[in-house]
Amino acid sequence: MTQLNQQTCQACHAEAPKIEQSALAELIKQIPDWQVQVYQEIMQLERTFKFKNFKQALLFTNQIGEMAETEGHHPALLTEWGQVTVNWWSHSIKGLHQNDFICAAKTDELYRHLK
Ligand SMILES: C[C@H](O)[C@H](O)[C@H]1CNC2=NC(N)=NC(=O)C2=N1
Repeated sequence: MTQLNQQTCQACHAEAPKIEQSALAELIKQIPDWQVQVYQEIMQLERTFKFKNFKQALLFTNQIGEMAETEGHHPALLTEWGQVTVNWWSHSIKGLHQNDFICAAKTDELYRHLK
């Protein structure tokens, strides 16, 4: 399988398939620092990234924003002093799509480079 961070997001529509439970277990192995959370019955990928101050957290937030615009797939971002919490899910299918795993892997990649 091609590594997630080498893939690009595909246009997602309401009829696009959600990730199967079996596939989820395999995909999560590639992004072990992410947790699957359910908010209002919608499965999401969530990770909190740590920084030494607000400025670094904001820089990272903006880098994720650039990547999201390139991919055409957008996260929820909570920027605080010393940390950024990122949530990925697909609004159109109200759940997890391959795109979310790709973007989570790309978020990890951005963090590795910033550190
Ligand atoms: C038209 C546009 O591509 C769509 O509205 C995209 C934008 N970004 C998106 N981001 C996320 N996370 N889920 C979506 O369903 C979604 N849809």
